[in-house]
Amino acid sequence: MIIALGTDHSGFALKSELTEYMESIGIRIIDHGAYTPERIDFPDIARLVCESVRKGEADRGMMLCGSGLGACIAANKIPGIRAAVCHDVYSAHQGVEHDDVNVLCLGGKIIGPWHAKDIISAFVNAKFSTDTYFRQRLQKLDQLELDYAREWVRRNDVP
Ligand SMILES: O=C[C@H](O)[C@H](O)[C@H](O)COP(=O)(O)O
Repeated sequence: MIIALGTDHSGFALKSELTEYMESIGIRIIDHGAYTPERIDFPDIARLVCESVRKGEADRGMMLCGSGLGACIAANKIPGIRAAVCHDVYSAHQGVEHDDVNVLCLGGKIIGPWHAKDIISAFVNAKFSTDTYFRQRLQKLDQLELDYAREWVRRNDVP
């Protein structure tokens, strides 16, 4: 599996601790930074990570920030992205199985590397359900995205 990986300064230390593990379990990483612990805004990194997923360069994405929340909010602004903060193993696999989560978000100030490794393993090994119910529900998520994008275009008078 190819994972587009990114972090802001607050997730930088955790990212550095996770990359070797991820590669050891067969994950190929596309590293979108940050590459140093200098302050950097998570929306800028979320854009790079999520573009990688949208273009199909990466199978899924992984974003880190202090809490995981800012990264998750930013990622979910991008069409086609279903990001989730998962600080437990159950959410990490259930999110993929039921909701086709494609970007895992973790908080570098919340969890340590050992727990994060278990969560990553659950995330990458999970597959979206073949159950029609979940697929139909996903279509409703896509419809929400489309409806509100159309409304935005109307409201902002975009030709
Ligand atoms: O949701 C926001 C993220 O957790 C950021 O990583 C956080 O706000 C950064 O805070 P600080 O600059 O104090 O580490």
